[in-house]
Amino acid sequence: MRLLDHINSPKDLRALNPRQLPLLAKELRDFIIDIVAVKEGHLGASLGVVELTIALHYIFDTPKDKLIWDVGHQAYGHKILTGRKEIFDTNRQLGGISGFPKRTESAYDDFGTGHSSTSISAILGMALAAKLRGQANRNHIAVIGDASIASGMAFEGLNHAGVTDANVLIILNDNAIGIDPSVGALKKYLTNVKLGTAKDGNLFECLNFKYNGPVDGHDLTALLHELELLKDVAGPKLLHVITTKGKGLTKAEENQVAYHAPGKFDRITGNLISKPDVKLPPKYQDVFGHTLVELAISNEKIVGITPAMPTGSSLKYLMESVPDRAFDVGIAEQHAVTMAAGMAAEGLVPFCAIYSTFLQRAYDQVIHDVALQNLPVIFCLDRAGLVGQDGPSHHGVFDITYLRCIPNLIIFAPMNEMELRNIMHTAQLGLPHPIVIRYPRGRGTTVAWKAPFEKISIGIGQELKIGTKVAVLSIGHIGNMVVQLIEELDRPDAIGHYNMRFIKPLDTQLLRTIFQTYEYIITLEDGCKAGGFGSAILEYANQVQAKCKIEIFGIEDQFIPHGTIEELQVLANIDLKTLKKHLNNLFP
Ligand SMILES: Cc1ncc(C[n+]2csc(CCOP(=O)(O)OP(=O)(O)O)c2C)c(N)n1
Ligand SMILES: CC(=O)[C@@H](O)[C@H](O)COP(=O)(O)O
Ligand SMILES: [Mg+2]
Repeated sequence: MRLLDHINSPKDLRALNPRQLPLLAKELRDFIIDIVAVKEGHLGASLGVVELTIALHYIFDTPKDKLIWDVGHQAYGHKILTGRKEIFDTNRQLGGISGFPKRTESAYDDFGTGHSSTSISAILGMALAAKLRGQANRNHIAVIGDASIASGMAFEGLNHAGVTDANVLIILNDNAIGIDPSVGALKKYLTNVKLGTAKDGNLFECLNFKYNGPVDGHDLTALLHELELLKDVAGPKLLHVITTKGKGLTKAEENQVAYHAPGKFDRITGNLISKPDVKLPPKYQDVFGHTLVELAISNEKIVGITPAMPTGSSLKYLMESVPDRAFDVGIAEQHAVTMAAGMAAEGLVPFCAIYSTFLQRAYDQVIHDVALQNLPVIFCLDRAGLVGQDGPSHHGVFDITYLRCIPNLIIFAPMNEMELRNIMHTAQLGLPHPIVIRYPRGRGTTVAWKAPFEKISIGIGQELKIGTKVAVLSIGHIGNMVVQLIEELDRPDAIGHYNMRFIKPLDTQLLRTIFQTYEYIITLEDGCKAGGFGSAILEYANQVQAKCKIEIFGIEDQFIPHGTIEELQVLANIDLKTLKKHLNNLFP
């Protein structure tokens, strides 16, 4: 029997002899590899903190002591050691455990994460709360990566913590990589600290933290020693731990970007399991990435910006082809947006590629720095809509609502790859306003997508099919579901279909014609209903006193969990079957 089989909670772990911990680390690593190899998920980050996870739960009295995992994608070992070993194979699946720490899932998950760089503020909040309650004997630990600590929000937390006497321990897990290699001056500084070539004092000590390290994060004896020392030190402390992302699986150590979240792989060799060799349509992110290179070659004013997601957004293609006009700014969405605004003010044509969910962090910058000054930044919002297994922290379902209310913004959602290419082409020719182009995670519809560019008329929708009774108004890629379902309907002749393309400005002329032609209108979007695309249609219908009945299909006022995109569409009632049934019922 494995040691791991005896561990149902950190109490069992603390009963082990320290000499047994390296064997436990090996077993835990093998367990993570075995399950992620078939069930998929975030691999590299969790493999890198196996020893750190064991050491933290061994030394500290969790869950009485508080422990927060920044981002949370590295918390698989933590989940397994805190009572979720038997259900770890349900990780990220519908109805299963979350891929991130979640307060409702376990008493050991002290704070829900998913978006980065929140851990220092949250742990400081807990430590200050403990102080106010007079609870002096509790420890508060945040584990944060080298890419996440470079974010503005983490620095805000450090800046505050340094002038408190709050009992916080920040563990800087430095593996010199985020999803892609870490960037920036802080990365250079941390490298110098590791090499012993940093000059004049220690940055964290200057911020009033007691600094320990760097320590080898795979050396359990060293980790236990450092944590034991720091456990009884009052006030703000930072332990600098050096780890290797993907530790223990050679392929994952060698190719850390691909093994961040590798999909299925062979658990022994680490080889990725390749998909059957069928020609698939491209991913939207790749259409964006390759098209940007094409456009940038002929338009020297084009620049590309990503906050730490060059691979995920495919801005990496511009970084490879035109490196001096491509900027990875690190996990710094606010900075990315305002820097794009500065570039636009200077006459450049900035394409700012951000996941929909992460743009939430730069909301004021979109309003104050871009829209208020009407600067023609081109936002490419990837992962708009439901994203699948990453779940509620990552679904891009709010952007239509939070952007639609901002004056000056144009908002466009392509139904396919060609529309994405063409709107990028149109935007770089010069628009009088900033534009947001939102597209989903996953693939488009057409294998041969590299058609010559065509200009798109701003604010003009598209009639795809005329019907007699019901008009379905869709926005973006989800419109392809309508095309498919019309073919399967009992009365296809009754249904008209309109790809509205623009959420803002709306094609009001087309809408007036639709309101006059149809008695029933259904709107479909992969975002929240409140204030979304359907809401915009309804507002306009009220304005012109349209007589037709309007029904909105979108996401209700709830957080959608994790699961496959198809499963989640069913949960949200925006799937093909539900719509088909609804439309068929209109003509019994
Ligand atoms: C606000 C925000 N922006 C971007 C991301 C996407 N993201 C997830 S993990 C990650 C890299 C984190 O790197 P690091 O903090 O060094 O942790 P490691 O993966 O090395 O453990 C990024 C950019 C995110 N989760 N949150
Ligand atoms: C943890 C995190 O935030 C990222 O790793 C995220 O899971 C990336 O999502 P994609 O797989 O859609 O790029
Ligand atoms: Mg890192």
